[in-house]
Amino acid sequence: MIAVDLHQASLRFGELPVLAEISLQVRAGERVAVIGPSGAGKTSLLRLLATELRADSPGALRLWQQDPWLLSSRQRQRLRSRIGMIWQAPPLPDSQRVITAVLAGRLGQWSLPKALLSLLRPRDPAGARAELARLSLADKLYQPCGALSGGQRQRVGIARVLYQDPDLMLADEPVSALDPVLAEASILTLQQQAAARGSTLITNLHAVDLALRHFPRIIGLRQGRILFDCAAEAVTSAMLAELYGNESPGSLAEQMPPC
Ligand SMILES: Nc1ncnc2c1ncn2[C@@H]1O[C@H](COP(=O)(O)OP(=O)(O)OP(=O)(O)O)[C@@H](O)[C@H]1O
Repeated sequence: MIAVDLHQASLRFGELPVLAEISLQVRAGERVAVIGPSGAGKTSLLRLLATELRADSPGALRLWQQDPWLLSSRQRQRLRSRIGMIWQAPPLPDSQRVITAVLAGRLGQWSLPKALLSLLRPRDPAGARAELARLSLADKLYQPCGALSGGQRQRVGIARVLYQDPDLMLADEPVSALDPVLAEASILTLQQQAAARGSTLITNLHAVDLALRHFPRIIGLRQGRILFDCAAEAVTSAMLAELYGNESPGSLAEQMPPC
């Protein structure tokens, strides 16, 4: 089944074109890394898939064969509860305890009374601890988020989405604040958990080596256009040089061999 289907999606911020006629399909359970230079549009692409931003052209996005923008707001909310977003800098209030931050991953799936009760008295400490343990953070369960380092906050953000257990995980630079060893271990955990749960995973990464080692499919994005979309083994150093180089995307696309 196709989980994500983007058809000629373009996006502008005011006059600024950010994404230009992006088309891609991602099967349910597939794991994909998006790489590309700063400002290429990687975050904007994820925000589009998360239905946080809306493409310029109607009908450009289908999630699980549904156009989110043709659903009622209630139905769209239900659809969004199937999506988990891992931010580069997770929005965790300093005074919130780590356990509450992780359990918040399921707020969208719980009834209002259940969610409010959980804020007062966390209802599943064992579940939160188990996800934190995968990221070597079990000992931080009752700490306030304000006492965490940037890298620990990133891992709490990952644990929160693992606790949510969504069908689609979208991760924007999820390990940018981690040292190389922790970054490798955390990406491995994320990738393995997505595979074990059958979740679709789309991750933006600046660390190309991590992307190539851990993701079967790589999308190269430059100036809002897909330059290549192929298996990790098919990515060559010449393709990477072009992706991060100074040539215009038009001339690159003409030279790029089909993947
Ligand atoms: N909310 C916004 N309003 C206006 N312009 C924006 C907004 N968000 C992003 N942009 C612009 O859109 C372009 C793409 O930004 P985006 O954050 O998607 O790129 P990126 O590939 O994720 O970059 P990075 O790797 O540096 O995070 C940039 O030129 C950026 O300045």
